Amino acid sequence: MQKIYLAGHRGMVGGAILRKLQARGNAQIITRTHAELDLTDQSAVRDFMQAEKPDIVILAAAKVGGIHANNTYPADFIYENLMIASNVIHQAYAAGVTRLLQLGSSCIYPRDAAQPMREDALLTGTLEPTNEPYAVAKIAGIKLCESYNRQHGVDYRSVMPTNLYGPGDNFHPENSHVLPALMRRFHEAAQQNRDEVVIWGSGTPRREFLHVDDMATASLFVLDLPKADYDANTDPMLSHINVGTGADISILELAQAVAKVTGFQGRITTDPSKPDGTLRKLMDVGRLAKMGWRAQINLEDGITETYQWYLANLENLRG
Ligand SMILES: NC(=O)C1=CN([C@@H]2O[C@H](COP(=O)(O)OP(=O)(O)OC[C@H]3O[C@@H](n4cnc5c(N)ncnc54)[C@H](OP(=O)(O)O)[C@@H]3O)[C@@H](O)[C@H]2O)C=CC1
Ligand SMILES: C[C@H]1O[C@H](OP(=O)(O)OP(=O)(O)OC[C@H]2O[C@@H](n3cnc4c(=O)[nH]c(N)nc43)[C@H](O)[C@@H]2O)[C@@H](O)[C@@H](O)C1=O
Repeated sequence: MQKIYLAGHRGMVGGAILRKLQARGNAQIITRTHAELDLTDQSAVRDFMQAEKPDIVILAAAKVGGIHANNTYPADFIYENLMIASNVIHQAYAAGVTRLLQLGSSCIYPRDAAQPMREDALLTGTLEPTNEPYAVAKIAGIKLCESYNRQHGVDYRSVMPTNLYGPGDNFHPENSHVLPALMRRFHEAAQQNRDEVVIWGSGTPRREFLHVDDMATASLFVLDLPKADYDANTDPMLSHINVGTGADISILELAQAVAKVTGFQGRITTDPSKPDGTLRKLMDVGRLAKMGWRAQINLEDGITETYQWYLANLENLRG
């Protein structure tokens, strides 16, 4: 039985991957909480990898947050994510791990990249300033994997998710991503019979939203691909794969969809003093589609299901 170390198993994506791995039941899954193993601690990660010697590593742990958190804590976002990627990828290699999958983000692409963004848009232009530190760390993660593949002949793969949402998300009012933030705000406004909800920025930026269960399925699909198939569809110096739905909506349209699901019937207004961030971030998902994977969960169903989860977990939400 293969031994898989899943880093970040208590996060939104790691939790979804864990559920899928457990349902498959064909691997021994190793996990550690943040308190048990701080992945920014080089010697702790080395000792852990040497003691466990997993066959496969899935790196879904990271310092994660929305536009406000990225803009407010840039040092945390670049430092912690660089350290996590360097420690996990290097110590996995040192412990003899031959296959690894790590998660990046669509923010690796230049702010003005042609839409939809293809994998080869990487490093062709200036990054979006609100998340540049995080993006630099995520780009470093891709380049670490490619460099270890080229120099050491290992098989380390990278998937680049678009904006994700779903059960287990962080619903913090300021530090979360837009979808959980609005779900909480509209829910509370509906409960309190308020007549107005304010959304940040102009409402015109467009985003692509992928349900976390689709992301977990895509992650395992890419991890399981035979090496020849992965190599045939990628390039040694451009090895990452976009994961998304291929469709986007404006933030105002998202707000209207969330308002409907939560039962909020008042006005939606915008707060232009808050940043819009990238104006559009739509993934070209052709590379993964060619390999045989497509998203299954449509946004309306995904928001409805996530809201049911939110209501059922109100007492124990993160954030
Ligand atoms: N959510 C999204 O919209 C997107 C996410 N991604 C990427 O997907 C991956 C997973 O994100 P997501 O599940 O949303 O994030 P979460 O914040 O839900 O989960 C991240 C997990 O990593 C753990 N973690 C953070 N720092 C450390 C550390 N130093 N040592 C050990 N564990 C740590 C966290 O533990 P704790 O909470 O205890 O700190 C948490 O369990 C990340 O790589 C992220 O960049 C990419 C694009 C979009
Ligand atoms: C996944 C991705 O996530 C981040 O980038 P982002 O896509 O800009 O993230 P976001 O979800 O926070 O915002 C999307 C849009 O929505 C608007 N918006 C409206 N009202 C709220 C609101 O209440 N909260 C938030 N957070 N945004 C709001 C907001 O102004 C922006 O225009 C980075 O961490 C980046 O590094 C990354 O990887």
